[in-house]
Amino acid sequence: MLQLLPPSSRFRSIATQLIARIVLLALLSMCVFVGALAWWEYRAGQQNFRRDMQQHADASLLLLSSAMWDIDPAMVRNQVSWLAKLPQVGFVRVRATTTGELFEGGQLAQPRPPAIAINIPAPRQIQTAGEIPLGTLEIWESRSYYLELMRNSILGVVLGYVLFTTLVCMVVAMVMRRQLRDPLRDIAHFARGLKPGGQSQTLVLGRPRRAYIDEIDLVARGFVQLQNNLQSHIADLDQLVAERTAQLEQMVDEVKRLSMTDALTSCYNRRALDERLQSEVERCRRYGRPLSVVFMDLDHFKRVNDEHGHATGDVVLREVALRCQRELRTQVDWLARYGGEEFLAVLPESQAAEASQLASRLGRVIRGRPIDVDGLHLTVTASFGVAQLQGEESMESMLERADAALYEAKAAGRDCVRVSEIHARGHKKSAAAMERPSALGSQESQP
Ligand SMILES: Nc1nc2c(ncn2[C@@H]2O[C@H](COP(=O)(O)OP(=O)(O)OP(=O)(O)O)[C@@H](O)[C@H]2O)c(=O)[nH]1
Repeated sequence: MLQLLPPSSRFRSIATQLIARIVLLALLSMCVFVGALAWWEYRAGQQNFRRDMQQHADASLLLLSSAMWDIDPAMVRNQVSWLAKLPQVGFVRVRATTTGELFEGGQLAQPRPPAIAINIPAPRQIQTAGEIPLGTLEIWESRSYYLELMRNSILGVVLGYVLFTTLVCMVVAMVMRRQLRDPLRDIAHFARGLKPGGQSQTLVLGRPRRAYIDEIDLVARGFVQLQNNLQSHIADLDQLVAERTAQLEQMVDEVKRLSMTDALTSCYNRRALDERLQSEVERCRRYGRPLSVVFMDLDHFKRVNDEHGHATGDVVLREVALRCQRELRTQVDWLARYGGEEFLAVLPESQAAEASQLASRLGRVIRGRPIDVDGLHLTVTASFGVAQLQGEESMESMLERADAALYEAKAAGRDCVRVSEIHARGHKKSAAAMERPSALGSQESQP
């Protein structure tokens, strides 16, 4: 994994680092080169000096030989002085063998052996074998002269080096800036902008057109590829999130539906009833609209279970709920299973009379057609208690009255409808009988 330095780290461009290394390398190589050059120059200077001095000495020997043979010290001194004035010569000494007299010219900084020491023979026409020389000629080189020569040569080399290094560094800096620094900055800027929702930016490298590609182009291509991958990945993610969200919403709806629905009959369950009815009551009270409820309870349902089994009873409950739901106004009325074989129909915008008519209709659809359960044809009936919400009456009070009306319907022989009525004072209830089919031997509705 890429180890990132802390943001507080000092920035140092690659060009600067490269130039620093070039300068260091140039200095090192210059030191080595200058050292070698100095040594070579010194050696060459020495050789040149010996060769030149040998020539000068050879040329001077004739004169010195004559002057010393003629015992002409002035001429010897002249010759010594001439030799000492040569720029390469530091010091010249002529020693007469017989007299021991010294003729010197120039300046000798420190005592050291002469670079050249030659015997001065007698003039050629007088020379005899085995004759001792008239004197010696000693010449010392001028070290300052050679040092200056060396210094000038080294200075030239150093200046050339510095100039060359400076040029190289300038070229490197220019190339690095145009080819590396600026494009890398563009790429870094582009990479910083690669965020969700902001990947539409285009990577433009501010560098001249070329007929070839280099590392920067490869990196740029990599980032563009990364951008494309990010875009498609984010698009996939968006799609996935949308799908998952839709699935989740479906599941939430399903869970909500299941939590509010009775598993057997698909009617609202008791919990949903409590929540929904309370808000229906508040809404109707707020807008002064009527609201009625119908309690429905199957008659002698225990017998169905006892005689045909619980599973058959379940089928009967399901069928009864289905028939009732078909009779209700879609999106307005709704049915809840209150418990066991007891249901509650909630009828917004309905007066007690309309609710009573609906209850009668429900009674008819329940009893009117036998319920087919595995070849069995079961005829069932139900009793109904109707109540309409009154003024400031609470939901519980209304339900109590509907339940009491149902109780009255049961007491009246079942398979009939009773409506709870409120007197002007209090919630004292009485029930009005609405319907009782003769087919089952029950009474007709009574006031
Ligand atoms: N199959 C089935 N039976 C149920 C269910 N819930 C309640 N019951 C039965 O419904 C019957 C209700 O009996 P009772 O309360 O005595 O009422 P009933 O027999 O209908 O008599 P009345 O209401 O007085 O006419 C009981 O036998 C319960 O077991 C259910 O979900 N499925």
